[in-house]
Amino acid sequence: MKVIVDDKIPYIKEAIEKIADQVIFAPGKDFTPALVKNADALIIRTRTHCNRELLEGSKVRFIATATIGFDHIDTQYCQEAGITWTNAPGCNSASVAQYLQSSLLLLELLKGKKLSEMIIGIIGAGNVGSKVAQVAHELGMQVLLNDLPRQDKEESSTFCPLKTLAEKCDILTFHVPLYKEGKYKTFHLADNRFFHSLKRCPIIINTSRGEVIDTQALLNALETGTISDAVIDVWENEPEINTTLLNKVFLGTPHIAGYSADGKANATRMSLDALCRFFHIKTDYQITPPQPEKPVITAKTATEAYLQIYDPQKDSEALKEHPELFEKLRGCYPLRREKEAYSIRLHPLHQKV
Ligand SMILES: NC(=O)c1ccc[n+]([C@@H]2O[C@H](COP(=O)([O-])OP(=O)(O)OC[C@H]3O[C@@H](n4cnc5c(N)ncnc54)[C@H](O)[C@@H]3O)[C@@H](O)[C@H]2O)c1
Ligand SMILES: O=C(O)[C@H](O)[C@H](O)COP(=O)(O)O
Repeated sequence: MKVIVDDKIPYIKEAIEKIADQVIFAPGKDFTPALVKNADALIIRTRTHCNRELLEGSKVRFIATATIGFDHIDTQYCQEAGITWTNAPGCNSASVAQYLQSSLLLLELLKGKKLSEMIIGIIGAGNVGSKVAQVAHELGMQVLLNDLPRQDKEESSTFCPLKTLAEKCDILTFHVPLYKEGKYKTFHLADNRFFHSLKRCPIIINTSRGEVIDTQALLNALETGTISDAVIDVWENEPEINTTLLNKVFLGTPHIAGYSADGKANATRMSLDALCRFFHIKTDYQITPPQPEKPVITAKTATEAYLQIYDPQKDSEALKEHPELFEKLRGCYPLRREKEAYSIRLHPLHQKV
């Protein structure tokens, strides 16, 4: 079996070389029809667009994307061509929740927001949205959820219309997939009309896909004071992002909310498991992220401890200083672990949390 693998997928080399007869590693954006022509399977990230142009006439029968998002796969073409694809649901949801938690704590610490008096609206209550709701509850916030597909399926009263969130919330955070069309279309879900429907001058957070928010509408809303601030991890037209927007947001990061080493290891493991299932291969492999350099965190408060574990300001400062290095900042991302990898001691009592 011949497999082409995105060379930015970590912790995969040893395992995939055990599983496949031939493995070629290449940058995700450099997958060409010639490169994939004789491959049986691809293991990709968001930077490889899997469509007719890339795949027609190839031997490819299986694609695993080591991500939850799959808007870079033309699923209709794959179905027509008999190509099976998988994504990695939930792989990085705890990582995005960590990004949200640290960003919310920074809003409290640096912008004087009283989180426990705020209402947060979560648009998209899937793997990430559900974990963000848990984080927000733990911070004492009131949570409103919007999830049209789940509302249709579950007929539950848990969900509110987007209009209600727009009217009632102090923070709105997007966790939907990018759907370019259809009943649940999310492309430019936040457009001028959406921003005009806001009532409480909220803070906007987007870690879903850049195209879920109309950049010009977001800029207008920031400039006219319709919203009070923004935390933006995903951008239209990455990596050529709108730098005027970047300079106006509280935190602007290079699509790294899901980049904890834990999340990446999960994605790698899930992609390999799916590949082995598809080709009926039985092999043992262990995919584990490296230990943190300093696994014991000593801090005065839990907030301080969590920000020692992950502070998104560093990612934001690096991007604001060098927006042209968007892809490089992602490609050379430092080791980031989730809180389970640490032992947290709060002094002076040295209590464990
Ligand atoms: N920035 C990052 O690093 C990063 C990391 C992980 C995920 N993401 C993005 O965030 C998205 C969500 O991730 P997830 O793991 O929670 O995915 P998920 O599939 O588990 O959840 C998505 C939820 O959105 C809901 N939804 C779909 N269309 C909707 C609509 N029109 N209105 C309201 N809700 C809608 C779905 O019903 C589902 O519950 C991914 O698709 C991906 O694009 C980004
Ligand atoms: O969809 C996802 O899982 C995330 O957006 C993920 O972090 C994307 O990572 P990439 O493939 O762009 O490295």
